[in-house]
Amino acid sequence: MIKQLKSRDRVKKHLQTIHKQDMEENLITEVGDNGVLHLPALPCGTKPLSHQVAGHRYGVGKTKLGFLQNEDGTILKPVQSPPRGQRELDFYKRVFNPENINPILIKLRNLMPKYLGTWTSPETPGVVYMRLVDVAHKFRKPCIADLKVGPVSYDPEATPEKIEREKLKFPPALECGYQMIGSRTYEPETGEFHSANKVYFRTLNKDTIASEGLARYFTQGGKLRKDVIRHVLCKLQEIEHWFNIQTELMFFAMSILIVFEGDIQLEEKSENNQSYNSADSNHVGCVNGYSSIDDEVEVKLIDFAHVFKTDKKDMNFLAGLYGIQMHLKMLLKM
Ligand SMILES: Nc1ncnc2c1ncn2[C@@H]1O[C@H](COP(=O)(O)OP(=O)(O)OP(=O)(O)O)[C@@H](O)[C@H]1O
Ligand SMILES: O=P(O)(O)O[C@@H]1[C@H](O)[C@H](O)[C@@H](OP(=O)(O)O)[C@H](OP(=O)(O)O)[C@H]1O
Repeated sequence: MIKQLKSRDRVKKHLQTIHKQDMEENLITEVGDNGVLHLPALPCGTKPLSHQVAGHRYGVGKTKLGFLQNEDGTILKPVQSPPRGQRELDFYKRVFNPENINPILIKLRNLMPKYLGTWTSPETPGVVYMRLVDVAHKFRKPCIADLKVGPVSYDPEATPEKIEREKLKFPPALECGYQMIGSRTYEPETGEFHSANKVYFRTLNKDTIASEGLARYFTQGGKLRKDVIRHVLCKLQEIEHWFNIQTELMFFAMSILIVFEGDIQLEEKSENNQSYNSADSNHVGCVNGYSSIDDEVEVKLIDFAHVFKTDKKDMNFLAGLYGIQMHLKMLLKM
C-alpha cells in the first residue's frame, strides 16, 4: 500500500512539474473520487514529453493521451480522433513515402519533423502513435515557441460552432495573422525555464503579441536574442519560398515550432563571430537563404490535422507568415 502511494506521489509530482500551468487552470483531473489515478499506462521506456509547450498533454483532457518521449530522440504523438487524427497520419505517410516523387512534397520533408512510422505499445494496444523526430532533442536547454499560423484557424469543413469557437480564441489574429499558443525560455541566472501558455498569450493584442509575447520568448537574462531572431527569419524564408511555389495544399491551424539553444555559455562563444545583441545588427544576413550558424536554431512546421487540397497558393498561411516576419523585424529594431 505504502509502495503504491509512493509511486502515485512520484507520478503526481512529475505531472505537477510539467503541467504546472494546466494545474493552475484546473485542467488536470488525474485523481478520481476514490483517490485512484486514472491515467493511461505509460508504455515501457517512455515518459510524458517534458518540453511540450502546447497541444494535447499526457494526463490532461478527456482521453488523457498526449505526447510521449523516447530516450532515442524520438517522440510519440497519439493519432487523434477522426477525422483530424487520420488526416494528419495520412499526410505524414504521404510526404515521407519513399516512393513519392512529387518534388513539392519532397521539398516539404525538410520543413517538417521526420516521420518514422506508426507505433503501438502492448500496454495500450488501442492507441496508435506517430513516431516523429524530436525537434528539440539536440538542444541542452531548448527554448521553444509554438506559433499557430494564419488569420483563419478553422478549415472548410468546420461546423458553425467550431468556426465560432476558433474566431473567439484570439480575434487579433485577423490582423496580425498568427497566435502564440505556448513558449518556454531558459533563464541561465536561475537555471529555470520561464513559460507562457495560450491563456497568457490570449490576453495580448495585435501589437503586444510582438512587444510582449514574442519579446518574452526571445528574451534571456533581460536581453533580446537578436542573433536568434535573425536565424529564425532566415529559416522562415525557406518556408516562405515553399509556400510561394506550391499550389497543391492548404493548411489550417498549423504551427511553426521554433527551438533555440538556451545554454548561453555556448552562445557566448559565437559572440566573437557575430554580434550577440548589438543595436546595429538589424540586418538579417542569410547566406543563400540559410543562416550562418544554422545548428543553433530549428524552425519546423507541425500539426497537420487540417490539411486540404487546393489549386491555389495558401494565402491564409502566407498572411500569417508575413505577420510573423514583420513582427520579428520590428523586434530587431527595438
Ligand atoms: N516533432 C516535435 N518535436 C518537438 N516537440 C514537438 C514536436 N511536435 C510537437 N511538439 C510539441 O508538442 C506541442 C503540440 O504539438 P501539436 O500541435 O502537434 O499537438 P496537438 O495535440 O495536435 O495540438 P492541438 O490539437 O491542441 O492543436 C508543440 O507545441 C511542441 O511543444
Ligand atoms: O487551444 P485550445 O483552446 O485548447 O483549443 C484546441 C486547439 O485549438 C486545437 O488545435 C483544436 O484542435 P484542432 O486544431 O484539431 O481543431 C481543438 O479543437 P476542438 O475545439 O475542435 O476540440 C481546440 O479545442
